[in-house]
Amino acid sequence: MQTLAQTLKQQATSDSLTQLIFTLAETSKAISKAVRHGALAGLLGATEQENVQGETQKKLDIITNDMLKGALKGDNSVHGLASEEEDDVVAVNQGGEYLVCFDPLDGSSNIDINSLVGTIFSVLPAVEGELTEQSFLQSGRNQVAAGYVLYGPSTMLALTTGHGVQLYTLHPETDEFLLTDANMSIPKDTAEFAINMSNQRFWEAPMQTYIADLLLGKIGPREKAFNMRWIAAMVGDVHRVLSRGGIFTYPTDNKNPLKPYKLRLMYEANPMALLVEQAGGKASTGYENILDIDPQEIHQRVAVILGSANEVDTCLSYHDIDYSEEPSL
Ligand SMILES: O=P(O)(O)OC[C@H]1O[C@](O)(COP(=O)(O)O)[C@@H](O)[C@@H]1O
Ligand SMILES: [Mg+2]
Ligand SMILES: [Mg+2]
Repeated sequence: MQTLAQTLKQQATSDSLTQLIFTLAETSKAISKAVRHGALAGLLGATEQENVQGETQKKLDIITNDMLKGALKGDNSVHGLASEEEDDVVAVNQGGEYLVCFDPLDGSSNIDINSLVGTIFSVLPAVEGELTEQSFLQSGRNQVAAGYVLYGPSTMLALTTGHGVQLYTLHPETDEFLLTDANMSIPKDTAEFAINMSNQRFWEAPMQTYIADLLLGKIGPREKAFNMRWIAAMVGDVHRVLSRGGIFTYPTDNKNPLKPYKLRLMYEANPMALLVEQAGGKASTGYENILDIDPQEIHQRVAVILGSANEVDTCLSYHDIDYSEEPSL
């Protein structure tokens, strides 16, 4: 089986990007070990701290953030970094070619129940001049690499550098990432959806109607039975979509009018959107392709609908309908 180094070489990845990917991959091995120690190392549970987004930080959120920040600071290919767990962007090396945005631990609420968590990352080109938040505010189309590491029954790295999506599995004995899927491909059609149904009453009309039609199964307008899955870690839900298809959405809701979206653009939606597009799927907010969004701030949140191309198109068609008039039954 091919190693990560062999695959990157075959794709003619530049030395500096290869170095950065190795920094991320090596750190994820250390995170994988830390996560596995769990309660044995007293790593579970919450801290007294909140991040800039008002979320209580878990101990592992902070530990994994510090691990990635420390490793990236030691990599001279990195110009700056931005993280879910950092209030502001962090300057790294003056001459670095890349900016890295990351969610050090996605699915934090799963930590204490020993369920799926992961790390998500996005790599952008550095821009001239002093590093500011503005340097990072580039559309997702600019990403030169994106990926995630899933800390599940096995540790897996899904990566794109613009040559499709490659999936690597960490060998537990040799501690090496080996290529186990050279070209992940999302089937165009699906009968599986992922959404947090408990928010149903807070969704907008297009999502209400779309999901209601899925739930009607064979007797509804879709004339097809759909199954539902929700891992509560985007990294796990997107991995399932990349592995066997499906549609995943965290749509707009009015539960808290000040926070209509949940997922973060720069280190959740954008990297996952690039992976999904590279695997033949689609990613949208309902009204705009995620990769075309012009970011306004580093911790910006967006609505996300992604997965099997035909199913995403069907979902988007519900967003073209005018719901202001009562539907005729
Ligand atoms: O708690 P909910 O509504 O099920 O939300 C789950 C979503 O929140 C997230 O856990 C947010 O990520 P973090 O754990 O990094 O804050 C997503 O991974 C996941 O899709
Ligand atoms: Mg997350
Ligand atoms: Mg997180």
